[in-house]
Amino acid sequence: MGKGKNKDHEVRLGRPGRGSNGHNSKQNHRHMEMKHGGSSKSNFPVKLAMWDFDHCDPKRCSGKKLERLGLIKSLRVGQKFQGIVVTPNGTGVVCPNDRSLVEENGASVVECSWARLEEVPFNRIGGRHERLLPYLVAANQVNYGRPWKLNCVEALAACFAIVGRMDWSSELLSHFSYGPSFLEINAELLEIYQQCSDSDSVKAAEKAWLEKIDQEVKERKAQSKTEDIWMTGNVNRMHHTSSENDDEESEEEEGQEHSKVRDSEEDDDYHDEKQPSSVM
Ligand SMILES: C[S@@+](CC[C@H](N)C(=O)[O-])C[C@H]1O[C@@H](n2cnc3c(N)ncnc32)[C@H](O)[C@@H]1O
Repeated sequence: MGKGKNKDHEVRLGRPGRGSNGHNSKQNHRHMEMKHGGSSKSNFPVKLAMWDFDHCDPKRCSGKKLERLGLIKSLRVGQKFQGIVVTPNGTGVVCPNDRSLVEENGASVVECSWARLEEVPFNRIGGRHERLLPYLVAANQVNYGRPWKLNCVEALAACFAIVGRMDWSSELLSHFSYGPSFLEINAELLEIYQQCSDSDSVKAAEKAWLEKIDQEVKERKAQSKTEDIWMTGNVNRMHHTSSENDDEESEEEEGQEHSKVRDSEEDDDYHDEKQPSSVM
């Protein structure tokens, strides 16, 4: 996964006194007060935070929606977070052993565009507990079906699920139409990760899962080749059959015989064209 450590952008984004959304800290403070009715109290049982780089369309942005709901707090560039930081800049992966850290200090994410990670000043955000997420598949409309590229709410929910807080995971996702699908499509895998202990064991489980799905893809390809043969017949065998029949045909049928050969040649072309695409 790409890590953004572009110095030019660090200078531009990391101006002292500016928030990650480009406002100065006073503006940020007022902004937060307005959004949360003057109170900094969150509506979620544990601390949730994000550095918001305003890369995304606010209507589609899950981080912004969490903020509007009063569930997550915005952090400034230069501010660090004490709990788990779910970030593309992580080294280890989230694991069940992170549970107490999450329960005591919460979780945070980096609200930015996947296409603009280079612009994020990762060395001025984050914290001591930066983590990647293991293989999971996105359910949101933007990256539906893509592994690893979760949006902010999915990333936080995945973190809670892996550490065994399914209650917090479901609660967070309940505000999003695709939320239940995220848990459904990843249910088996999340259960596997929940059985692990440390980061290495989650990595090992992830590796085993990837090998398993790789194997399944190979088997499906082999099976579809076999099915093609059942559907279209064995092309080599067809040649053979046609010449066997030729032998049996009477001389009077010679004229027709030529047209049959042409037909069978045309059939071959048809099979040659069809086979590679049906193997896909
Ligand atoms: C790149 S942003 C995209 C946010 C999106 N615009 C939205 O509406 O939520 C998603 C964030 O979720 C976290 N995240 C998602 N998938 C991750 C993964 N596989 N490993 C680590 N962090 C991940 C990171 O904090 C990442 O910056």
